[in-house]
Amino acid sequence: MNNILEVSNLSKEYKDFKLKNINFSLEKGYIMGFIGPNGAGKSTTIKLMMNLVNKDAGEIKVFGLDYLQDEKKIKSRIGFVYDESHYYEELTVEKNKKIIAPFYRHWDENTFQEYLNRFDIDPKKKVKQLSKGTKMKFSLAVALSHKADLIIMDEPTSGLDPIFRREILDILYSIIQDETKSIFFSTHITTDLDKVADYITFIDNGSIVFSKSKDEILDNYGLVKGGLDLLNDKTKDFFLGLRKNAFGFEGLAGNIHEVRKAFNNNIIIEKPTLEDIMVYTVRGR
Ligand SMILES: Nc1ncnc2c1ncn2[C@@H]1O[C@H](COP(=O)(O)OP(=O)(O)OP(=O)(O)O)[C@@H](O)[C@H]1O
Repeated sequence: MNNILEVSNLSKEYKDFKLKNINFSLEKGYIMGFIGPNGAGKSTTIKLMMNLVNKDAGEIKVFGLDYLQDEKKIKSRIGFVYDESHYYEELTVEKNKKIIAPFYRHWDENTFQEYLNRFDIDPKKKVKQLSKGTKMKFSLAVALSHKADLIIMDEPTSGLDPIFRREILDILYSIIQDETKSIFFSTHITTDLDKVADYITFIDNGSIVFSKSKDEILDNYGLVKGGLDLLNDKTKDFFLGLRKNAFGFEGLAGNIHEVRKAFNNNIIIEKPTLEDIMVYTVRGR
């Protein structure tokens, strides 16, 4: 078994929100993107995965270990990067590092210095002087310098300009090339995932819509266009979301092979983007 992360039947209830029966797993050497609209439950799931909040039910296994017995072991092998800077803003990068490094048993100073160089981070600058993108790179440099096998990130690209975003995505892609590390990250920017993700987990309203390989999703989902006369109670069931106008309909289908058979050649099927899939599914609900 090569699963680095296994989440099974995970549930958590807040006063006005319920995370319901979450299931997904991630293999070693891959990138999983975690998408969903605002308030879908992404950060809550990530906090549960980091054992920062208590679950109500279910199981989370990281590296095959359970937080109950092995919290320290697990956390020493995770590089956690989240949106807000959690460093001492008034101190330099170097001073921050001196404070942080002793917390990690496997801190590798050479690797850290290499990443500072590679990411073009000046160790003498105060954290507050770094741009948002450079702060993100500093977080990544820290995460990558204690031999973490799993990098978990909550919206690492939010608020970054396209150049920085692309740079961060290129870095993520290069990290998994030796097939020993895995990356799990949440994002609103679905085009980020078109570029780097191997697997996509889509959460909506506290439930998983799907957790699949990107190729499988793009092979099975389709944006279907056709005339209104083709729509009836039976054919409507093919669609997860449907939009009609004066000329016809456009709908998202999760099994285009069946749709193709049912409509013969009277429709046009286009490849949807992940954004299409997310928008149609959420609106369909
Ligand atoms: N500590 C808490 N107490 C009560 N409700 C909470 C708590 N934390 C989160 N919630 C609620 O849980 C829901 C899911 O929030 P969460 O932050 O997980 O969503 P998200 O998918 O990360 O959203 P976004 O994309 O906007 O960051 C929200 O309705 C939020 O108000």
